[in-house]
Amino acid sequence: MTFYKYQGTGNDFVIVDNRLQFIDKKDTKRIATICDRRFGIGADGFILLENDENVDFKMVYYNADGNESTMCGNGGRCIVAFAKFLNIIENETEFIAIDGLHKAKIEEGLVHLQMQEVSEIESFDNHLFLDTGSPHHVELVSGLADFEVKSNGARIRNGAPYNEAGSNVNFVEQLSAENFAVRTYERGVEDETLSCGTGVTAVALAMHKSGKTKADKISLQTQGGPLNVTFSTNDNGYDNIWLIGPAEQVFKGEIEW
Ligand SMILES: N[C@@H](CCC[C@H](N)C(=O)O)C(=O)O
Repeated sequence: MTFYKYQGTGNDFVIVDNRLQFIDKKDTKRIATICDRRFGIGADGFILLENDENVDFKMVYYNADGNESTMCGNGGRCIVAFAKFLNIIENETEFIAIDGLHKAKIEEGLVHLQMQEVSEIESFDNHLFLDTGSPHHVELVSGLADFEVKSNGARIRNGAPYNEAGSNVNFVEQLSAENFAVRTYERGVEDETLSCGTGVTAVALAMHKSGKTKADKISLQTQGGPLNVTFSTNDNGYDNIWLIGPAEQVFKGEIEW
């Protein structure tokens, strides 16, 4: 099997062209081993690019634990760069993922990925919860650089109300009016990752909803580099939401499937 390794602000993925449908998608153990950083290639997620009847391609996303999961924003940006590499698209595309149709474009080396509209953001005393294609708990903390993301993230991800189904957990510190630092504990990786695309999208909307910012273009500093999120507001919530950042092919290799 030929595989490609991509990274988007340090969130890394093994991506395979599965247009000929040769991958056994039920082989959870194999996918988990491929993502294992010691016994495999190593990645936060495994992504298949497949044919679709109506749009340019289909994205199928698996977490590092080998289970198919909900939307991955950074993976979405990486698969757009991969589709361009395969000459399936030029600089604009529409593709389908588990949460529906996505538009995307490549401009000045950055991948702009349109996310689904968000109408519900739940606010609690010390956090917000919303779904940006994947579920996200968003909590402001102070001293983010020294914050224990893994232990606190695991406790929140596994505790009520999320329990077994879980949630991704984003810890946030405001840096200026429209600039936030974010560190994310990812469900299905069960660790902090260097960046989470649906996570920073959730943070941008949650910070706007809670009045921490009035901006509709928000910069998010992840451990793996900067991302931007832009959006519009409407009577129901947020639409025209775009996640913007780099996506890079790191290497290509061959392994036995
Ligand atoms: N890294 C992703 C999120 C991937 C899905 C997540 N781990 C989940 O299972 O909810 C991103 O960039 O959005």
